[in-house]
Amino acid sequence: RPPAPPIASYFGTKGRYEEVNPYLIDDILSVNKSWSEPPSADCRPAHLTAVVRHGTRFPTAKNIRRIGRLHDAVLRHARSAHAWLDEIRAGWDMWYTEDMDGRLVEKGRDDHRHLAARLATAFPALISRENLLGGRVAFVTSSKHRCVESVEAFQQGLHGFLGVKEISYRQTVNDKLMRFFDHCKNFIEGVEKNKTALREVELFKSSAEMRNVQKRIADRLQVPHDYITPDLAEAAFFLCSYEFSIKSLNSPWCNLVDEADAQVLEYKNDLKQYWKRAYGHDVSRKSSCPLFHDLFRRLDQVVYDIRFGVVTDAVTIKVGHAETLLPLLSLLGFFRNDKHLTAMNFREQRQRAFRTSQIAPYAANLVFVLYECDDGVRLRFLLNERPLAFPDLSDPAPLYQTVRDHYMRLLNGCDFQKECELPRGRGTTRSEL
Ligand SMILES: O=P(O)(O)O[C@H]1[C@H](OP(=O)(O)O)[C@@H](OP(=O)(O)O)[C@H](O)[C@@H](O)[C@H]1OP(=O)(O)O
Repeated sequence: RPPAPPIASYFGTKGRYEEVNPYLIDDILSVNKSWSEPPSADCRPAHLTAVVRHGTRFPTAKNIRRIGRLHDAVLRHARSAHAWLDEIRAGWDMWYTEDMDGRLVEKGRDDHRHLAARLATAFPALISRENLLGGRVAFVTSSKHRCVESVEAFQQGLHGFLGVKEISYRQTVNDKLMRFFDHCKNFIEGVEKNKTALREVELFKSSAEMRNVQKRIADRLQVPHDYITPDLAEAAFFLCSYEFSIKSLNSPWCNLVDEADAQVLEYKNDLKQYWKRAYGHDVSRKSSCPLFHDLFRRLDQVVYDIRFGVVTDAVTIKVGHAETLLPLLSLLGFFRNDKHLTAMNFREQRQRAFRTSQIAPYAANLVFVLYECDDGVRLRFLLNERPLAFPDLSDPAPLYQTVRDHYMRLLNGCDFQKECELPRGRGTTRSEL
């Protein structure tokens, strides 16, 4: 196995899941059992809901075009005599075509097959043959092919691991739930189509840090500095990430970006995610209200069922996008910084909590597990298979009622119509931290 590029831990939402849990590099099916143990000996798992990002995918058409432009520029103008540049010139073909546009790749199918097997190992009482055959495992997905195909792969993983043949699942495509951002008019108008909403990203593109990255890449290639625009610098970084995540290659393109450059480019991506999908604008988080309410409705129902001794819904797997997970995580208050991420505070934000390389790689997953315990029903949360305490709640598996109390304002509000239907009167507001 070739070594990972030294910058692999900075790829943000284009990162490999194994970078977040490096023990998987040696054994992709390994599970840390202590992370999935019940809160105490008297607790029994009753329900699991997972919200999962699709697996590794091809670049989007926009980024394939940029990669093509970078490749052309290098072939035409690069003068330096590095061996890796000869490798690019002589041995690298532009193999990405626009029709690949964000589609799931084979590694992405494996991401979900393996995740399914690991979750079944971690929660054997819930993700079991019996529950599968009894129709107590359900799936919900975004309509995008990369998500639908991830669900298929997840099911294959379950079938292989549990020794089950074809099953007809309760399975629905639900974009109102998994692509809520497409249905939130205030988000579309106020953030997606609003050029000023991502102003910090634009400002950072012309910052001294980004100019230095461009200059260093140009110097490595020996091309005039103005040939390497911010988009082309980012294309080099993404190309290294895609060659690695799709083909497991430490590609010659990775020589264009060193660790210091990667930290700047990682920050640029975090700025995008922060201002588009997280704390930058209130509406980005609030657009996930339908998913938030759906999650708690289901958990409420299970708690009710536990009281009457019949839990019919053991497992729900919901598959969506980074754009699905990040707003929900932010609505729940995870990874909130004291200060906004801005174009000016790259240095100050070096230790930031909001780091998408750790939070939202391909196949990132939020897992909520309900336990029936002697003192009541408890809820545990895991991000990317690691337990994570709810913000401001120190107990790693608090009573479900405590979690409900904590989110009471959202449970009583978080009204999609109010947050998302035009006109809002105030336009999009930066969130107040
Ligand atoms: O930078 P690209 O074109 O890859 O952006 C994608 C999104 O990828 P991300 O920014 O999260 O790395 C993609 O999210 P995904 O979870 O489905 O991979 C999103 O669906 C897609 O619309 C692209 O967004 P953009 O509007 O073109 O920036």
